[in-house]
Amino acid sequence: MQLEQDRRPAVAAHSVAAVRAAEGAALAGLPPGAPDALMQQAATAVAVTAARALREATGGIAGRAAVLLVGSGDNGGDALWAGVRLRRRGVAVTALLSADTAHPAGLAAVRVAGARVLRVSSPPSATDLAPLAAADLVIDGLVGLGGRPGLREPATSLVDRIPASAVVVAVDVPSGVDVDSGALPGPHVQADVTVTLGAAKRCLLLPPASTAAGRVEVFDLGFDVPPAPLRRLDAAGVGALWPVPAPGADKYRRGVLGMVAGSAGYPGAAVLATSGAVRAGVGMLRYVGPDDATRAVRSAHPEVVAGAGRVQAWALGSGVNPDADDDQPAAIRSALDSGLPCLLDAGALEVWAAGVHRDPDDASDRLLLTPHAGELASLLGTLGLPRERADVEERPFEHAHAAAELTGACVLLKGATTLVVTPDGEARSQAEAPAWLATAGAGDVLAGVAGALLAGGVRPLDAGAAAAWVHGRAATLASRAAGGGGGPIAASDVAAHVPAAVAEALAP
Ligand SMILES: NC(=O)C1=CN([C@@H]2O[C@H](COP(=O)(O)OP(=O)(O)OC[C@H]3O[C@@H](n4cnc5c(N)ncnc54)[C@H](OP(=O)(O)O)[C@@H]3O)[C@@H](O)[C@H]2O)[C@@H](O)CC1
Ligand SMILES: [K+]
Repeated sequence: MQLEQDRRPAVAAHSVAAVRAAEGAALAGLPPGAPDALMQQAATAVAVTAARALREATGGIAGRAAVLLVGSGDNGGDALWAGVRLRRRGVAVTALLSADTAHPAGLAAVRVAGARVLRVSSPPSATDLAPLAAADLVIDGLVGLGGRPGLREPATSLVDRIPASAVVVAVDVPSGVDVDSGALPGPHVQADVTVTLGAAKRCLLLPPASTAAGRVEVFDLGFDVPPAPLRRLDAAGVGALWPVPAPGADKYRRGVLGMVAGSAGYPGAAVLATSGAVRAGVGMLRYVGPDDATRAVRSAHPEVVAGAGRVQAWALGSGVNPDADDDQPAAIRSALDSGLPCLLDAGALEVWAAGVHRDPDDASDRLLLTPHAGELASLLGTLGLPRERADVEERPFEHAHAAAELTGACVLLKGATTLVVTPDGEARSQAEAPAWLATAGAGDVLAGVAGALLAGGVRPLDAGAAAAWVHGRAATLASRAAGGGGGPIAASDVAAHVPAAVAEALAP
């Protein structure tokens, strides 16, 4: 069951070790009994969210059937105490215990509250599984911070039998995910909502595990976690980064972008990439490409100046074929030699990786690479780390980070969730885009938007993340403009909605 996805909150995502340390420090300063108070707060948050989700999905709360999936640790304790609160609201609660032990106080309380409790055998019997078939709501308290990736029996069978019609609320994280890496090594819960406690965990921002979390609600437990290197920008965060022209600014001071894009085979990529840059508000755009592509660009955007000249940054490679008999690879090499900030997309990644132009010390703070998963796999192969596209898709953060470390550059890995990663592990995860954005030419528009930001003096990490946000938001606006709940979009529609997305980010 899918709940309506609204715009997710801005979050920083933390490692298990960081959350445990912060929790330990907070507990050390509290009087005896306070740990239980934290669990009570956590359970209240889970129960409130679950009741809301239940009402949204079924139109009511009392009389509905909830199943608690309960593991042996405190994650199961949270679920049991949430069950106590749901009983008070008239929900029929069944607790399925997946281990020999369960949080003792929570178990006693849920029994007193009138819940049915079943200890599930391994593998589960038909009787053990029967309550799941009738569940309107499932609360996943199998494992949280203490979970090893993947699940074992009987948890695996329980998760397998969650009905598609039930609304699923995960406590802290969807059970089965690798909490720190964001990998999905085996069976796992697919949640509609995840109520994460104290602070968000890395798996909630890192794909593919983030796709198992559904909507993420961060519940503050009042302890301080140090700033995390992994974050998701929201509208206000993008607005704070976006270069806004000062009164009296001229086009040169706002930033001139040079672009080497397109080829005889792909003139459209040049049009789309220039559209992205122009719509993102670049001061001026100089375009370098073959005659046909230049004509197409100038007819679409008369404001674009043809030919190289003085610029503040370069966007290179969209629609460039390194094997074509044209001057584009030479133009890319010359731009790289300038020492200016450069975005490297598509064909430019190949030109750069194959060339003598790679110097990790020179790359940091200057280069933004924008591969998709297949291109990242090829790039890693060129760098001596042979990988398949599927490897990158299984562990995208790890591979983007490996490429950043090997090259010294900032790597933006395009996907349904776009990751932007620096060599030192600072990272942004942006997931604003509707699935309709998976369309030809969308990456060219993104390159133009990010290039415009580099020309405006924004550092590669921020430029990549802000561009991904604006690109995803523009796609949403374009899709909504199609009518109803959102319709198909073309890449040119996305470019057309970039100014509205930027305006949203800049709105006070
Ligand atoms: N942070 C905070 O301030 C607060 C945290 N709170 C809550 O506490 C949670 C952490 O609780 P926790 O430390 O007890 O660990 P938890 O996640 O329940 O799992 C441990 C148990 O799972 C088992 N197990 C492990 N892997 C498994 C697998 N693959 N498949 C199957 N079983 C597996 C393992 O058993 P074992 O394998 O050792 O026999 C072990 O007994 C946290 O996520 C949050 O919900 C809140 O109450 C509020 C305050
Ligand atoms: K869980």
